Amino acid sequence: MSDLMDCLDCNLFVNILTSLKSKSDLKWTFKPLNTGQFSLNSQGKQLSNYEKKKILEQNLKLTILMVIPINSIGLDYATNKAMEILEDLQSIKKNTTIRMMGFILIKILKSKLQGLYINEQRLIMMKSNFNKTPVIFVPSHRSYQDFILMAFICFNYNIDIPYVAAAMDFKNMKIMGNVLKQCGAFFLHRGKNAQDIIYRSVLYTYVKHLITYESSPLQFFIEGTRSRSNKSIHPKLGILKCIVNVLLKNEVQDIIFVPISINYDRILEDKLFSYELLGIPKPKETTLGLINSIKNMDDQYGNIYINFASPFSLQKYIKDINANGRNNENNITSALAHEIVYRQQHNMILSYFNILSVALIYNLSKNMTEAIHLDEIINQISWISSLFKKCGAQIEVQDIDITSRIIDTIQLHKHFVTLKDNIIHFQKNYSKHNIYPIELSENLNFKTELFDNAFPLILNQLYVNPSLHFIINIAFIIIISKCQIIWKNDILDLEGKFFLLRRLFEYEFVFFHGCQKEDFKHSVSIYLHINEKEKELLRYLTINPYVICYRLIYSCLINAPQKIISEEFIYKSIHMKVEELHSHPYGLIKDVIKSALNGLHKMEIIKKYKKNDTILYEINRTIIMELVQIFDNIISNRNNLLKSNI
Ligand SMILES: CCCCCCCCCCCCCCCC(=O)SCCNC(=O)CCNC(=O)[C@H](O)C(C)(C)COP(=O)(O)OP(=O)(O)OC[C@H]1O[C@@H](n2cnc3c(N)ncnc32)[C@H](O)[C@@H]1OP(=O)(O)O
Ligand SMILES: O=C(CO)COP(=O)(O)O
Repeated sequence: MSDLMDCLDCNLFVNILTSLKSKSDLKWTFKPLNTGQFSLNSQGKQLSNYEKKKILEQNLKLTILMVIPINSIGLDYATNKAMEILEDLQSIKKNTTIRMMGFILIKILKSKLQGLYINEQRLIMMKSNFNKTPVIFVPSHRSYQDFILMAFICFNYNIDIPYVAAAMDFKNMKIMGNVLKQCGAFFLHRGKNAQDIIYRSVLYTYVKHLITYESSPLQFFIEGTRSRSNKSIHPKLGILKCIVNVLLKNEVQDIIFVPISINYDRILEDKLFSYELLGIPKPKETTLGLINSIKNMDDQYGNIYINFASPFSLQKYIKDINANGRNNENNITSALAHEIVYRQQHNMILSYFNILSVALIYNLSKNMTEAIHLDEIINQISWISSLFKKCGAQIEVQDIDITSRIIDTIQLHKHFVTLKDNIIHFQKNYSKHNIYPIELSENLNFKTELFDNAFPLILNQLYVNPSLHFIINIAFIIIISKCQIIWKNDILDLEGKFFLLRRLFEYEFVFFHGCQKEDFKHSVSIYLHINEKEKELLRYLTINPYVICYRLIYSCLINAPQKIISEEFIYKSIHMKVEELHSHPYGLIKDVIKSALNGLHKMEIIKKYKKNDTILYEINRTIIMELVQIFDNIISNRNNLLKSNI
């Protein structure tokens, strides 16, 4: 699927902080906001805020009239309810608030970041081409910083800061809720509250209004939440459906999508994400909490890489998909969503810290060592980087001294990697008080010692994970190439084995089915050009933790006492097994277990029910037993080395 990936020269990325560091923050904050081409909306009109408000209210009334069946609830009641929802939901941008936030932000970014790299030429070129076609920014979501940085960059390049679909959690924050609303946020319900027909009508009408009557770009996070694992999450389709509908109903001629990939040397929330992955709940969002976290920020967060992918036209996308005969609205939305995520994955610029994390895993798995000489690591980073590039990855700015970059990035992560006398140490043992607030330990479902050992590995895995999207298909070929796999009485050929693994891991790595045949061919061609050492590394990255954890999950399912078991029971039995076998701590993570179960459910190997508030699964033991045998075969096939404890 190389035509979906952009050819990029990482040296064309510009650190926008370099020029900002020599300029006055006040001047930057109060610069004229001349957003030029964005002043007209897609109707070619410039309307006052009052006129726009009236149009929006009028359109909402018309929508309600269409969706509320006569003789059901009263029309007046429905219209009033819709107006209330709109009042709650909509953004009311204010330039003074945007400037005030901009001033605070530039101070923080300049003091905490070394570099904010973007492909400036692409952005400038894109800006000059936006004209009157509505633009949708779709960034990956790995941190709260994502939306802050997007607003910052737009402000810096005189692009109207986007309207952003935000979760209700933010609206309920004192003061900050309003501040965000004035900086472009509009608030969404998720879950049960999002199902109401009146609410959905309001959301559709508002999204349509933003696309047709506002000149600012619209932005939403298709993953619907920050990815705690730093890998892509399966896309959420609600907002995208609204956008696709606007075009299908001919409300506009075209809509331009811009997938955006954001990667961090250090994620602001990395420790919190590791707690959450291990079962400690996310603290409630409050304004005080926000102020405290800004106060408690560490000194440095290194570099951030933001890659704007090539914009593409929705009109053309739908035309192409129709030509392939997949022309129903749901199919279009789902294919589009997966393609956007695919573009985000494959346009992610890897940092040298991602490569270092991979090297650390390699040393822990292969040599079972936590201490490595700096020269040795630099040597490994060099061949690992070449391997990743061969697999299509782009690695940060190239003409730099890699040794000093690695030393700098280690400084950012000294809570789990340190450098002393030229030896890099992976901190496998951590004292408890460094890891999590003591009062949270009561939320743990397993012994704290297990948590303490798991924590640094989970944290390191966060930085390995973005690189996996580049190599996972090739790694699948490596681990299955020499195994015989019999599935449902058929001996599978290489392609069949590859597709089977893709389906089982579909929720773990978010594959784009539209390109599975191309992915297979492309991966085989790369496989033929990599050497044994490289294959060995890719095997380590896949078997441990993923194949081993999935195998453990499957074996817990077949050993369950009944055919129908609750989700909670599954979590508990897997935790106990991880504890007993000292296996990889990824098995402790609910998200991993859920992904494995979702894969089985989609393949109709297990059934899922909801009884009261309990989720139940009905297990097909015979088929899962086959999977356990397949995975045993994969693990033991030239992979004996991998049965380590990590
Ligand atoms: C210099 C300047 C400095 C300034 C500096 C500050 C800048 C300050 C900016 C602040 C900015 C904050 C930004 C925060 C960032 C986040 O908060 S990200 C989180 C919130 N955003 C999102 O979630 C966006 C993407 N999510 C979606 O699209 C979701 O579908 C929705 C609409 C939220 C609903 O989610 P849900 O309730 O979890 O349900 P979901 O499983 O998605 O839907 C169930 C089914 O209903 C369908 N559905 C759901 N809703 C709809 C709908 N409305 N219509 C039709 N179908 C629907 C779905 O498609 C799905 O169908 P299937 O796929 O099963 O066929
Ligand atoms: O996506 C969000 C914030 O940006 C909503 O919060 P969570 O990531 O905690 O779900």
